[in-house]
Amino acid sequence: MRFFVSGMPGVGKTTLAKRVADEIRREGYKVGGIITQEIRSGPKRVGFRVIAIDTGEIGRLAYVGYGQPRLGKYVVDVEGFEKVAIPAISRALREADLIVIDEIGPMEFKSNEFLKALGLVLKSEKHLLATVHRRLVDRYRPLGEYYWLTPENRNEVFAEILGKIKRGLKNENSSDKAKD
Ligand SMILES: Nc1ncnc2c1ncn2[C@@H]1O[C@H](COP(=O)(O)OP(=O)(O)OP(=O)(O)O)[C@@H](O)[C@H]1O
Repeated sequence: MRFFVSGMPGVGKTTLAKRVADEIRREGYKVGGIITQEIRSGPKRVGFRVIAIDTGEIGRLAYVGYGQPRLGKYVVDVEGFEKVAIPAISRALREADLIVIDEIGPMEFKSNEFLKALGLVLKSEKHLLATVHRRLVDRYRPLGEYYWLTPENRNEVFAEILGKIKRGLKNENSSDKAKD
């Protein structure tokens, strides 16, 4: 099962990804991958950090400043991002029942290692929940179930995705047991 969730900035993509990860973990399954959060200084957004879902390790993805590669006012810290994100995705590929990737976006695309890791995830049979930047939607929408998140539908979409993942994992477990 693969789910791709997109929507306007601030609509709740990260919140949905985190809530699904928490609920699936609470059911006793292993969840891995990455969550992206903004870094704030008071009311100002001054960058982004990446967090490994399994270990909680934090890396810097972007900051306001001078340097390359850049996207608008942000400099992408490719090394800081890769140090946390690539091992987190590799571990998830080995160990997790569900891989969460928040997000597939233009900043992450500055990392070739991320693109490679994402390619491996998409080649694998692992269940995936990914949030996708709205400009990259066309590329990922055909690869799974796609949702465009709005303030009106976000709780419903959360419940629907969570329900589908739970059922999928339970069915797998029971068919594994039947094989034993
Ligand atoms: N289902 C929800 N109910 C109430 N508030 C929500 C919900 N989802 C998100 N929010 C609030 O909206 C704000 C933005 O959420 P979030 O960071 O998840 O959005 P995002 O789409 O990931 O943003 P970005 O475009 O920066 O990645 C947060 O303050 C969050 O608490």
